[in-house]
Amino acid sequence: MSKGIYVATVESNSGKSVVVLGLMRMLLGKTAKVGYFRPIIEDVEAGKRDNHINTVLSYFDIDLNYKKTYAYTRSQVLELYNQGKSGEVLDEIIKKYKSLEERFDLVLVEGTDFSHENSSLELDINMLISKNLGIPVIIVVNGDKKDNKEIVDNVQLSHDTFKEEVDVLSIITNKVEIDSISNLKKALKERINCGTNITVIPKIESLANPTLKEIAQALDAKVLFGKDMLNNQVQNSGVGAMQLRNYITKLKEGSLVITSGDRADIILGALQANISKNYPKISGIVLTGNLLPEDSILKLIEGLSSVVPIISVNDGTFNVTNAIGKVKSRIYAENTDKISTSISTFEKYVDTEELSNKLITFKSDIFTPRMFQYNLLQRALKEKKHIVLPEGSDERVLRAAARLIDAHVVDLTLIGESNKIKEQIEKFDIPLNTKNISIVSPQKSPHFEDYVNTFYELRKHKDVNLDMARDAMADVSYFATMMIHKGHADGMVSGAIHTTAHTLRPALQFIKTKPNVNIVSSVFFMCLEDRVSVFGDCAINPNPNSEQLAEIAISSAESAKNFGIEPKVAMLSYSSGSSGKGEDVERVREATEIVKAKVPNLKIEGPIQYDAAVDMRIGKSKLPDSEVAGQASVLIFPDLNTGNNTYKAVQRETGALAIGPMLQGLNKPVNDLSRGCTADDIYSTVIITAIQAQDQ
Ligand SMILES: CC(C)(COP(=O)(O)OP(=O)(O)OC[C@H]1O[C@@H](n2cnc3c(N)ncnc32)[C@H](O)[C@@H]1OP(=O)(O)O)[C@@H](O)C(=O)NCCC(=O)NCCS
Ligand SMILES: CC(=O)OP(=O)(O)O
Repeated sequence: MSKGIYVATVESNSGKSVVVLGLMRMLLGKTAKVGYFRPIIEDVEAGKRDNHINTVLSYFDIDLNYKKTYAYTRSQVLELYNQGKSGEVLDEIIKKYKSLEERFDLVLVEGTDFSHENSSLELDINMLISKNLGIPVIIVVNGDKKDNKEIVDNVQLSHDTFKEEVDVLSIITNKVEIDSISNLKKALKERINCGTNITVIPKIESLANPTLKEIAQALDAKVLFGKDMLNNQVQNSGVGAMQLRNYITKLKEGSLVITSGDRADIILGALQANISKNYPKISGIVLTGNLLPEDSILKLIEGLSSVVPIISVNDGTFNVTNAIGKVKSRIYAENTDKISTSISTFEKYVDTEELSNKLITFKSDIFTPRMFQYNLLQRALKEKKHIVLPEGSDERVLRAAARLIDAHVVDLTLIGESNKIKEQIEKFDIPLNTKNISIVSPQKSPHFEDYVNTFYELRKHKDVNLDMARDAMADVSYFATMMIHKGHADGMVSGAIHTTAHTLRPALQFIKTKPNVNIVSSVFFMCLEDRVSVFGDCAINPNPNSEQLAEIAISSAESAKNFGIEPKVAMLSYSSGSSGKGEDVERVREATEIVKAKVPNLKIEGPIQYDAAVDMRIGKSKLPDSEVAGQASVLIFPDLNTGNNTYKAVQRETGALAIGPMLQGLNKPVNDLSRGCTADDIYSTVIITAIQAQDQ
């Protein structure tokens, strides 16, 4: 079941609030703990609150602090986007949403209002957010003032656009003229064959009408009478310029009378008509031109037992009439009539049973790199681990260290000379306070002699003598690895300067493999644009035989699972099925059979080519019966030449973040980096290492 649901629209005034209010009622009927979140709100004046949030929180009495219900205002987002910080926007939105997800059984998320220009950016942002929250979307399409063809086109376009990126639970076409509903339903059925449930809600006049309060606010009016009746709905308006005897015949139910402030005849006549059983009830009176009735008239009105709201504005009648025509109807917390009409409308037209069933059975396959990184950080934060970084004076290592310390995610020891490290921090202006980290120089460490002796004891059967052990422990990789062995740190990350062989050899020599593991291998978590793929082995075993390849596949599938990725393993080769022949293909085929025999439940396909593994269309054409082809999440390369260069090609050509190589099979976590790594790669690899250390 999904923990959240996203209500999105593609244009302004779609009547999204009706859907939000109706959905909120529906969800509260299923579970008591429903949260509400708006990733981006409109800009609000200081001291004021977003109207949508206010309405939902107060009407449904949701126990939620206002500040927790949104992440950014519209201008904050635009500013951050202009500074190239769109990733940070997304991270903060995910963080805020996830904290609600933890507190509530379900979270209703309301997208932006599309009340400004640049709607294509807004559409992209809404899709990006819903995708990264991993929740299904309900799209609200505005049917107001559109003919059926236009509505069907809009539904089709909205569906196709969203479906590319996210799971669309339902499309609700709102504000449709009641007379055209049955034809519209027919046209939708004929044109749109998407399997997505499409609902049509008619235009409800009482929801479309603005209240006196909205009109008074839009005109910056002064309320003279009837302050407590400002929720009156304005169903139509007319200018009282003619003689009273003619004007009152024009009044209709809910009319707003617009007249000059000195037309006492119209004002009093309209008030009388309102209480006469022979005339309709009016909604209010607007006095224009900054003219107020004389005191005697005001006194007369004050003494009446029943009035309607009377508001006064500065502008002339013509401008005011135009401005009133443009006022949009909104739903306020105090306007409980509109709220209950919204809810009853939703319940009448939407099949809530079907919708909640869809929500209950919903399962998303989407796992974006941002979600992956968010989950990693949250896991690492659960228990702080101590990580050692042997390349302490490298600029990238120091930048990553600054971020890690700032996030309070790990404790760090940097290996190196204290002066040199401080010099580098100053030179590159890195926001890292050395008081918050440990700095250890191997030969000055009080543990140095103990480490030398321990290494000697561990490796003397390999002809290592004490001098050799002393030389080894002077090396940062050996020293840091010994810290792990001794339990003086929980994990190590290195390789930004040193080669893989240099980084790993100490671990292979004395951290050793776990019981039942024959070879240490590695995976990269490749953060592609819309998914995270696991690539193995791209770092350690140059020419694995079929047994070793099978072990790499099994370990990589376990690593994927441990980090929240459902393993669907592709054993890569230049052949898909029996399309190609050769010794190397046979080795991959054999490895696949070994895995199938050892882990029968694992989804695995091999031999298979990369295109058939990741592209659904090609996968279906090359291996139509495969449950992995087209959707592989774990890609096992046949040898290191292929694996190492493929990960580098993907990383360099797509800009993907490559986290790793993360080693699998060692007794304690030691992880490598590429010498071409960035500070971001180091940051994420340290977090992965901390999680591995927690799992020890
Ligand atoms: C991993 C690698 C460094 C180990 O090779 P090596 O240094 O020649 O290793 P050795 O043969 O000296 O073995 C050292 C120890 O490691 C162990 N070892 C080597 N490879 C291992 C593996 N994949 N898994 C488990 N243990 C391994 C050996 O059994 C040996 O143990 P011992 O000394 O207690 O008997 C080597 O395979 C290598 O260079 N791989 C390619 C790395 C690379 O360049 N990658 C590309 C960039 S990421
Ligand atoms: C992992 C890897 O390929 O490392 P490097 O680029 O340092 O050789």
